Amino acid sequence: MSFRVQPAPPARPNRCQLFGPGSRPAIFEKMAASEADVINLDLEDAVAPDDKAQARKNIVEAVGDVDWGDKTLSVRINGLDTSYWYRDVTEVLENCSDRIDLLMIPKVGNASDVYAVDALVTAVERAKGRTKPIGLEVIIETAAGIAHVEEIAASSPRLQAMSLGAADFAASMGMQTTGIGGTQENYYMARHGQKYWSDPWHWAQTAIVAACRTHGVLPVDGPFGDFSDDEGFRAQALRSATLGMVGKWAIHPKQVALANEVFTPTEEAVAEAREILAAMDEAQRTGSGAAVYKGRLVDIASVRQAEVIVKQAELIAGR
Ligand SMILES: CC(C)(COP(=O)(O)OP(=O)(O)OC[C@H]1O[C@@H](n2cnc3c(N)ncnc32)[C@H](O)[C@@H]1OP(=O)(O)O)[C@@H](O)C(=O)NCCC(=O)NCCSC(=O)C[C@H](O)C(=O)O
Ligand SMILES: [Mg+2]
Repeated sequence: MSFRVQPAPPARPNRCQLFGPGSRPAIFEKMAASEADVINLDLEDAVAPDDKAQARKNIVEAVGDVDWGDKTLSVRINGLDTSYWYRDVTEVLENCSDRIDLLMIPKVGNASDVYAVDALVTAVERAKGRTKPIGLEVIIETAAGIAHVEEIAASSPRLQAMSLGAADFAASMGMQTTGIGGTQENYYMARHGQKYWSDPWHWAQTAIVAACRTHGVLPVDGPFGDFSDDEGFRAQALRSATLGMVGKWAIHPKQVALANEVFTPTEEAVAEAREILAAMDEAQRTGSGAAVYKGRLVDIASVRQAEVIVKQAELIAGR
């Protein structure tokens, strides 16, 4: 193991990030009343070009006026390849209250993209005397983004979370699909006349998880477009949770409960994790480095695994 200790990610729940367009203020109160841990008010792709200016105003007003409770409040700016992004940063941060927590940068391609936004945020904070530091989150949704995922994860002390954006990712990679996440009809292995579907998002997710875990950033699964397919959402979210992601986006309110359920460890899982910790406590007390729990080996690595689950449960309970 490296002598560098793996840094802990921000200690806040991030099971579900609920998105809504900044141009649709009628839903802001509903978003605030939801059970999502994170709210993402969008200035990017869910907002038409002619509505961008008004959406910024709506967001500035709502950040201060709506009661967001204890949620993490994030605003997605436009990409650095547009003419909108700098005004998204300056107009929002010069005018909105301290209730805002994060800015989300889409289509990040390398560490310099984050550096540019960090520099502008820092300048506005100083100019306006903002004392609460703004955090950043990024979306990996281009070929360049996934190719440079580790330098992006290491890019700024402001960086708190990194999501996979399946729609733009698929487009940038030239993938033959219009589906946003989930099972893809043509991605299967064939054997003895049977089809066995595989997961085309898996490799990008694992790259994101490894980069995030190396640098103390929260890895998050992005959107699942077919909001009438609860089973598909759940399966995708379960795979993401199993791989180490901490949460998933909701692009419709009905997906919030699904994400919260999957990314909250079950009572049985927490009870089992605590039993493993107790079994290993007892083993170590008697001078042994391993024990048998329900017929299987547990050792010091099992303690680290069990602690992941217990910590997740405690974080959510303390919310
Ligand atoms: C997808 C939607 C456009 C659907 O909206 P609507 O037609 O109003 O849905 P419903 O009639 O089923 O709504 C039922 C009730 O829920 C409220 N509602 C709708 N959406 C939200 C929301 N996001 N948060 C809270 N509440 C919401 C409705 O007002 C109804 O309320 P009531 O009448 O009182 O019962 C819409 O859901 C929507 O705009 N979703 C977000 C879209 C978005 O932000 N997209 C951007 C993120 S995904 C992306 O960008 C891709 C990514 O970058 C990538 O590349 O992968
Ligand atoms: Mg996108």
